[in-house]
Amino acid sequence: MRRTPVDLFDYANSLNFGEVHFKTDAATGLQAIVALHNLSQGPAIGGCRFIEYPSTAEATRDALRLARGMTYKAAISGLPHGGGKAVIMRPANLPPEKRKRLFEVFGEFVDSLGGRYITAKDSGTTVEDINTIRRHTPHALGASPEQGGSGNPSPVTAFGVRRGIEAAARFKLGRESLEGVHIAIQGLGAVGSALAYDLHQLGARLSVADINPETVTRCVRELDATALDVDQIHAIDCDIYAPCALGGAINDTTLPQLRCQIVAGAANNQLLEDRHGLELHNRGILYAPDYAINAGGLINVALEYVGYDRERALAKTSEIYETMLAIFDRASSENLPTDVVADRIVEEKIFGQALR
Ligand SMILES: NC(=O)c1ccc[n+]([C@@H]2O[C@H](COP(=O)([O-])OP(=O)(O)OC[C@H]3O[C@@H](n4cnc5c(N)ncnc54)[C@H](O)[C@@H]3O)[C@@H](O)[C@H]2O)c1
Repeated sequence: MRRTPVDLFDYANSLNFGEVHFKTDAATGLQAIVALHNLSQGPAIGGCRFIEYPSTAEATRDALRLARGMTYKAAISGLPHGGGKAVIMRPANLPPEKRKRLFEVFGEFVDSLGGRYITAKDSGTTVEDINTIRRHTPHALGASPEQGGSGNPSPVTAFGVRRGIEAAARFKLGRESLEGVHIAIQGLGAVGSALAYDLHQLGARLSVADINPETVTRCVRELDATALDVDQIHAIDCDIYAPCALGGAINDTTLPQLRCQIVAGAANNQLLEDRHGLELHNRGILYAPDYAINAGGLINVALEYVGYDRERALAKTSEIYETMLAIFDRASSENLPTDVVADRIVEEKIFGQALR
């Protein structure tokens, strides 16, 4: 595992930053960090995270790491945007009436950056918060449809994951359709359940697992899916394993137990460490790089910036199929892990050279 620099500037430099903006407002308790990783492709888009942090340093590190990820996701998707992220350190016991004022001040902060950063929803923020921010800056996306926003991105993310799965099935299994292909879905939340319904329509055979038994029961009943234990789903003998729950699904414990030919799902940060991509490659398991296959939500929100149109959002998201095939083809011809190839495609575009 690469050592993470302790000093924040050293850490930022190790990620090839960029700029970082801080805002503090004692009256509302707002303590916000906006990290802008790279603006060479256009203004940075990235969600606003609103959770409690043990320290400002931890919050800043999170913003830096997440902003870099957004640069890669936007670039691999061919969007005219850079990567950024906002982190607001959530005050303990914030009363609801103060929350609104806090997001108003945050909206003013975003506006002061003059459109270099475009904010959106992330962990801890709600559509209502985005509506509040939008009253203070035009540089906020993902408001409710009544406010002219694109609304819930999860169905579009699920559609993109389906397109990535179709590309992987074609490349690895030589299948032009998913009819009869056995797919194991881990996590039936907003994305995983939409994906399950979509894949069922396409004739796939499903095995599913979730810590919430209700969603599992519904999939078993409505999609004829097979229910599995949450600690067994990754080890089932199947064609495609689709992690759609938490990060780190591919790790030292799960890797030797995998009996799939493809790993392709919605979850962010599926590889616990970079080296796990190489291990998948060495085992002959095709990996669909997470930030490329799950970019539908970002594509959806990015199109809102130029005037939202659902059909255009779906058409652009559908291109994940071609993006994925390009990654697989190059990985195969250069005998490299697919996650390394995805990073190289982005880095060659942004920095003029591969960084790893
Ligand atoms: N929502 C989006 O548009 C979007 C976009 C890009 C990436 N993602 C990523 O996709 C993943 C799923 O997102 P979501 O919006 O569906 O989240 P969600 O919270 O709606 O769903 C997650 C599901 O996983 C289940 N789960 C949690 N731990 C589990 C375990 N150990 N085993 C099996 N199931 C477990 C939860 O019960 C829940 O049903 C996350 O990693 C998220 O970061 C989501």
